[in-house]
Amino acid sequence: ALVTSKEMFKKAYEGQYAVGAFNVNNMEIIQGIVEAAKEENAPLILQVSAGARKYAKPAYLKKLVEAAIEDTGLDVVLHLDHGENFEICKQCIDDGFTSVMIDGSKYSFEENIALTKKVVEYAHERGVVVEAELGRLAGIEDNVNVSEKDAIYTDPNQAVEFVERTGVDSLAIAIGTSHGAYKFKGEPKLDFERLEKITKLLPNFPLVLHGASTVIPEFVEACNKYGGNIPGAKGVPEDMLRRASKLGICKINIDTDLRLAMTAAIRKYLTENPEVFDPRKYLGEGRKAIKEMVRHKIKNVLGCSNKK
Ligand SMILES: O=C(COP(=O)(O)O)N(O)CCCOP(=O)(O)O
Ligand SMILES: [Zn+2]
Repeated sequence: ALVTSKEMFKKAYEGQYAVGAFNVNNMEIIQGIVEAAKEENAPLILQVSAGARKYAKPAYLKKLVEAAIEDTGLDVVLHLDHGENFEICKQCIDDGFTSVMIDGSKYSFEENIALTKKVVEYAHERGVVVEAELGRLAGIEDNVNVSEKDAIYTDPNQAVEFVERTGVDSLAIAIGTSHGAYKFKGEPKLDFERLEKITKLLPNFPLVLHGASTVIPEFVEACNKYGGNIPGAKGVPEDMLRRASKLGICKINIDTDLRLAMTAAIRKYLTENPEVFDPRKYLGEGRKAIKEMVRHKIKNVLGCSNKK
């Protein structure tokens, strides 16, 4: 069934594991993800960005997710990722999403609170949960001075005030991650001290990590081996993610690792089978790669196998 993340996060917090939030853009990606979650008996968040809604059209994604639930019997959260404004959050809530993110992180603290509050009111009236974001996603180089880091990363005291004044259900924080395949120039580093401070000030409150793909080297190499050009890609080491899930992070966003796995599989297949032009062949390979990647994440990073 379609469920909210309320129960999932409560159990994840107590069990010190995280729930995977995987971005979906087409049928094969959805199928690969839900097959893996089914086999691992894992809780699952499928998230749809504005880009995904443009690419696939909202109605297709909604019906594909409904089909996946019917086919697998899984409990799934259908979540809007990075909702830009009240309008798109309202649309998704009216369309049956069980969770929405309102990303006001680019506005001032007060504007972010006002916007988030407005979405929370509309969502809570309809039994939908809300994720907000405080702080700016960015990998900060070591030599950056502390004050600059404080200007970008989530301020623990502001986080408390933000949660109290908005009533939001979970909070995406900035502790050094960033979206995409090029997260760090130097050594990968997360501000665990800051995370611990936030958790201490907000006990039992679900925190969310965006930009949490590992950018697994063998998939980058495979992409590059078969015609890709993704130099110097670097992500969050998996042990850091495991550590974060024990420090209050209940939701870990993964998109780039899915893209790399799918792209590597399709590039390899097309290179090795030049005579093939049946999309079911190479899209099928991509689907298999997605499934394997999600199983790996559930078992070895998120720790949410058999936690359904
Ligand atoms: O946090 C993440 C993914 O992080 P990752 O890049 O480390 O996987 N996300 O919210 C995914 C953002 C995807 O947006 P779009 O569909 O516009 O490209
Ligand atoms: Zn994100």
